Amino acid sequence: QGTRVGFYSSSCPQVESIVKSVVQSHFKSDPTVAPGLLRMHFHDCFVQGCDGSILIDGSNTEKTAPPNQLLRGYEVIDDAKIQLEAACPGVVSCADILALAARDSVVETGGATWVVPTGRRDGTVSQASDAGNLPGFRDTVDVQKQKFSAKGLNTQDLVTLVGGHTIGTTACQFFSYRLYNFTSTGPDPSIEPSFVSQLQALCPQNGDGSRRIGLDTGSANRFDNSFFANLRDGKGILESDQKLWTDDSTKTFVQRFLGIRGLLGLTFSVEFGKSMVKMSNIEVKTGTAGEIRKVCSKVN
Ligand code: HEM
Ligand SMILES: [Ca+2]
Ligand SMILES: [Ca+2]
Repeated sequence: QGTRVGFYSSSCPQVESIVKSVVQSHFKSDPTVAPGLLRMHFHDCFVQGCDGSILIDGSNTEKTAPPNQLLRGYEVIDDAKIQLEAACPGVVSCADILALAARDSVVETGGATWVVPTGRRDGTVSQASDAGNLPGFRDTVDVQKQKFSAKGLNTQDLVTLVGGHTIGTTACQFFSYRLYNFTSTGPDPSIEPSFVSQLQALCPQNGDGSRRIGLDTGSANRFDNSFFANLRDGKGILESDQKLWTDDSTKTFVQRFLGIRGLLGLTFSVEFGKSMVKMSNIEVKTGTAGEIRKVCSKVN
């Protein structure tokens, strides 16, 4: 794979503490950076591998593509990079900063920690047209599985990583179609009926599509198991999330996270770290490939 734990132990021993303190200070003034950074790392890894390609500014770069337009937390990465350039100039890649910041964001919101192997190098290519292989919120489970397996991630990784939706929010525009005229007789039948009216109040028909609501109702700020209980209860917000409960191949993992009797239990917080390490190693550039950017928003 090429990355390893402790890659910077002699070249920049302070790297982890610097990234952590930068994430913490931004999180204090703006807690939305935590889900923002977790999602950003996912969107980085799925396009050109975990190489910081998502961070590049410019017309027609990845960040301009529709699935990436609402990403947030870029300022945290820039800030960490400035501090790291002062401490260990030219050493730490932006791709590694993002991988570490994603882990630190989970910890800030109450998740369990994991060890992040480092040594990623930064890519030099960032094109909006490459963002097409990111999963979409209307994707079937089969398509979700295909997109993950194309990146070496299995069905358990899919369910586990989508569990990242235990924190953060979504704009009404990505799910309000489920609440009105989804079928000829009304809302998406997979939504718990009493929950439909709650959601309709939050996202009125023809209302402001940019309004945001939690992806994990009742627990959008906590990295916990609640997201899976919401799927069981017909309270998934995104169509793609709720489908994980409709399809047998993914439902069994949701049930295992919930500790359903008769099934071998899985601990979400532990599995999340394991699947993140796999995701964080997608198509990494190491050794002499790519570069170490001086500024994360542009190639050298
Ligand atoms: C089938 C796969 C997935 C789909 C279709 C999907 C789709 C979405 C959508 C539509 C949003 C709302 C964006 C917005 O309104 O700003 C969102 C948010 C989010 N996603 Fe995913 N996602 C998927 C997988 C993942 C994975 C694997 C992770 C991380 C490991 C993740 C982490 C997040 C987070 C943390 C947010 C909240 C962002 C914020 O509050 O700014 N998602 N996702
Ligand atoms: Ca990338
Ligand atoms: Ca939660």
